[in-house]
Amino acid sequence: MGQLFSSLMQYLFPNREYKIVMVGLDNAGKTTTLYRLHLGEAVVTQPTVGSNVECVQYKNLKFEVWDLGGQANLRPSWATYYRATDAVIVVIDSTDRARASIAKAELFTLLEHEHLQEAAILIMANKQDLKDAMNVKEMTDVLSLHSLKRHDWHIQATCAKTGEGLMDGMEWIAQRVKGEAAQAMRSPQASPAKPIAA
Ligand SMILES: Nc1nc2c(ncn2[C@@H]2O[C@H](COP(=O)(O)OP(=O)(O)OP(=O)(O)O)[C@@H](O)[C@H]2O)c(=O)[nH]1
Ligand SMILES: [Mg+2]
Repeated sequence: MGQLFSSLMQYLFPNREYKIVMVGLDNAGKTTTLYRLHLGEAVVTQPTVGSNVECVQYKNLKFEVWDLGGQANLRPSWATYYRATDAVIVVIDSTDRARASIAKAELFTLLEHEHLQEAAILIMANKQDLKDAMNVKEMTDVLSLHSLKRHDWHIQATCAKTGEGLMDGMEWIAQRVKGEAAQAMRSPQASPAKPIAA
């Protein structure tokens, strides 16, 4: 049934590209995640100044993925990328206990943004390969994720270096955007009643 539906969506909207914006503090692993998704391999990264954007194909869905620089002076510019965003990926270094409260504050700030009210929020608890990494339960508590009521959110353990967990994260986003498209098809605005002929 899922496959049938996604084939139908692909038939009806063959060129629909979904927009993902990836944010998080500097050194969290966003660029590593982007190129692991785009190229399927780990790349050597430099701190991002500005942004990177790449196309990512997941199953039969196309995503335009924006990776935004996470240094403190760049964070105020994240909001300029938010318009028409279908999903946000918040990448967090799970070993960075010292800055968990800053990561949380940035997350709660973006959740308030008017252009992200319908966006699905995927939190990537990255660097799970490191032995002092907080697990998903600890990260959920530290970030107070259970207090998020207005957004559809999910937390995924990942290791961008090896790619572990990334496909599970993309699967969650794919399910969300497909659900949104189905909703749009059912809503009256998506299929206005035909005017009655005079
Ligand atoms: N051990 C480990 N290291 C990782 C992982 N993901 C990224 N890194 C490393 O973390 C460092 C920062 O990664 P980037 O992808 O450049 O981080 P970023 O979030 O893009 O940082 P900014 O561009 O400054 O915002 C690099 O040395 C990566 O190799 C991971 O899952 N495990
Ligand atoms: Mg980067």
